[in-house]
Amino acid sequence: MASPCLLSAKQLSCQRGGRSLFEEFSLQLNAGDIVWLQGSNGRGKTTLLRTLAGLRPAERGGIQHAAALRFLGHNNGLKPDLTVLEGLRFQARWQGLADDEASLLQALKHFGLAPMRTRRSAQLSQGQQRRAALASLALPQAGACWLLDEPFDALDDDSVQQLCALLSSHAAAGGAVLFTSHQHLPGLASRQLLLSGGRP
Ligand SMILES: Nc1ncnc2c1ncn2[C@@H]1O[C@H](COP(=O)(O)OP(=O)(O)OP(=O)(O)O)[C@@H](O)[C@H]1O
Repeated sequence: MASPCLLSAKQLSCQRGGRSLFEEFSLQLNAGDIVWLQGSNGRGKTTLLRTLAGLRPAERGGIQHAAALRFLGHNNGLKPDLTVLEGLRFQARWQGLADDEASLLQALKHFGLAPMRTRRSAQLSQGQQRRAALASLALPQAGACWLLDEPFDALDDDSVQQLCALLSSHAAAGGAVLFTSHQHLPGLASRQLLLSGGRP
């Protein structure tokens, strides 16, 4: 039986700064997909993810989704004055995810953050902040479609492995992932997608 389609984009076109970034771009994300969106700097990967997430309008084309969407951008979106635990609870409530203490602690443990749970986000290193932003992905959310912009940025080797394991288990449980990365991550993606053209 075919995997259900979680997100479908048809014939999207986008211009920025008077330049066409993509024309009539189509994409389908099915349950179980982990798709690596590739392209040179400035090609339009972030713009495409933000468009798919509904954070900017598509100039032409249509997007349909049958699942909850999660977007994680370059900017970690952490609240500097909240502790790691408070920030995760805020995210969980914002996204309608489990926000009980046990679930939050489990999610922090996935990224080795439990010992830092009372530390304010502003006091974390870049990589620790990235892990704190990613921790909400470790809260159960079956069948969601994750749109992740450079999620591996600033992560150490262990955290890269932890994130790869999380993305794989999310896809195996019926979710889908579209991510960008300038890092090669052997064996992670089930499919690659190139935003083509020369370097802008
Ligand atoms: N606010 C803006 N106004 C006008 N042009 C913009 C704006 N933000 C980005 N751009 C342009 O849109 C193009 C696409 O940017 P985008 O961030 O989507 O690329 P990207 O593929 O994600 O790049 P990178 O790999 O460097 O992260 C770039 O050429 C950029 O200069």
